[in-house]
Amino acid sequence: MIAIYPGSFDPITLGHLDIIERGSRLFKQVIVAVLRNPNKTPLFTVEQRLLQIQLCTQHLPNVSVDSFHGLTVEYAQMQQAQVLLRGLRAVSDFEIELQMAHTNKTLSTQIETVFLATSNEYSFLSSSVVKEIARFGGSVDHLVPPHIALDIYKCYNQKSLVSNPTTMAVTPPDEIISMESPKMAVPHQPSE
Ligand SMILES: Nc1ncnc2c1ncn2[C@@H]1O[C@H](COP(=O)(O)OP(=O)(O)OP(=O)(O)O)[C@@H](O)[C@H]1O
Ligand SMILES: CC(C)(COP(=O)(O)O)[C@@H](O)C(=O)NCCC(=O)NCCS
Ligand SMILES: [Mg+2]
Repeated sequence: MIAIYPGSFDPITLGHLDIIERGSRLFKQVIVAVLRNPNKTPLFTVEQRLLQIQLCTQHLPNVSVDSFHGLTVEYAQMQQAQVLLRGLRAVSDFEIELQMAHTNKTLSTQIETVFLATSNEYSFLSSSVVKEIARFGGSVDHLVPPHIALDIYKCYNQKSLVSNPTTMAVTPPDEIISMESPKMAVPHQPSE
């Protein structure tokens, strides 16, 4: 079976990666699909996010990365996928996800939504939380893969906090588009 894992992934976190890895063991193919959403102002462009996700998932041969616009079920049909893969962290997710699953069912009875429960250690983790921590100068090294952390720090004009400074960022610094004023970034104070 082919599964689509749709979302914003702005940016991808270890929580997303956990769902992708577990999904890749359940399905023949998993397509991580980034929505092109003109109504949102993301931190990273769709192209940057595609590259970021590609680098994080290159160890998974049955995972591919793509972008789409319009209805998710139409994209799924185009890819001949039968499943929409989604993650559940909390009751708050459940309400929205159930509504989405029901809506999608009215659009296509052929496509099933499959939920994977978050792994315990990632139950608090979201892209928004990562951005909030980084915006105020905190470390996100434990929340995202190293090259994503570098991209995020560059966006917020912070010095790299990654323990291995030779790690390459996905996107060259001058191509990173920061949606925040660099003046707003608080320099990170490394703890003793
Ligand atoms: N830590 C996590 N554990 C399990 N599933 C997750 C986790 N983070 C996100 N997901 C799931 O991944 C899918 C895509 O989510 P999305 O791109 O909105 O990420 P997010 O972390 O919720 O970002 P945002 O804070 O911008 O909403 C959703 O099904 C969401 O529930
Ligand atoms: C992209 C997403 C899966 C939500 O992603 P998100 O969890 O990153 O907010 C959802 O907004 C979506 O499917 N959008 C495409 C439009 C669509 O198909 N709407 C009907 C289902 S609610
Ligand atoms: Mg979300």
